Amino acid sequence: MTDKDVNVGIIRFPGTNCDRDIEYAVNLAGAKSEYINWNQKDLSDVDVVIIPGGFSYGDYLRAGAIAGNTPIIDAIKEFAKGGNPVLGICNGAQILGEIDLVPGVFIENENAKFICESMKLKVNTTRTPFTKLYKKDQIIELPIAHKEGRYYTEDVEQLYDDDQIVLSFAEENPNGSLENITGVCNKEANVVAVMPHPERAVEPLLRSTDGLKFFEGFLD
Ligand SMILES: NC(=O)CC[C@H](N)C(=O)O
Repeated sequence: MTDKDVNVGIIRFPGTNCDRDIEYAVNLAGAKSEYINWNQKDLSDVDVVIIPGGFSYGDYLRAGAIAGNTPIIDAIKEFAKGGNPVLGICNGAQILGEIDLVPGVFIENENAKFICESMKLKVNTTRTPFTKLYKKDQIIELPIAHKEGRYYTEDVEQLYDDDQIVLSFAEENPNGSLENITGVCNKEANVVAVMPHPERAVEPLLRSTDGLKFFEGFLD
């Protein structure tokens, strides 16, 4: 599948470190991409926004807290409000929780340690632009790498009622996330926040290609 007309805006903050991996995955899937820095305010050239993982502002205060107060954030909120696809991965997911574009937050892992492992995950919903090419309840394998990845929300029932759970741990729950949840979306399903890293599983050399469909889905 190729669609060189789709342009993905990859957001960068000081401390972002998965930006080039996202660029590689997006280009492999067949889309164009450009980097957009934290101090820019214009997303008019892009069709999709991806907020990569990393340690924006050194994870000081809380992971994602400082990034959530930068000039690009208002533009991302407007972009999301327009129904456009937004994906936050790991630190990007933490930022989307901070700015309330998805319900809930990602807090420190139960064991207070940085966990870096390959995990079996269930794709709970396929109604998002990033998961539409998977089968509902499909088991996939993606790496996780975080210290603040424990998902928590006050109203988990609502997530079930509105089909807002995107990914959950299928076997072991490594960080104490509520109900094994490790990916959620907004009600409209255009904004998706996932802790695992699909961009690190896009070709056989990386052990798994299970993540590639995240970047092909929005081209469909
Ligand atoms: N891989 C990442 O994006 C790192 C996530 C994050 N800053 C944490 O340790 O919780």
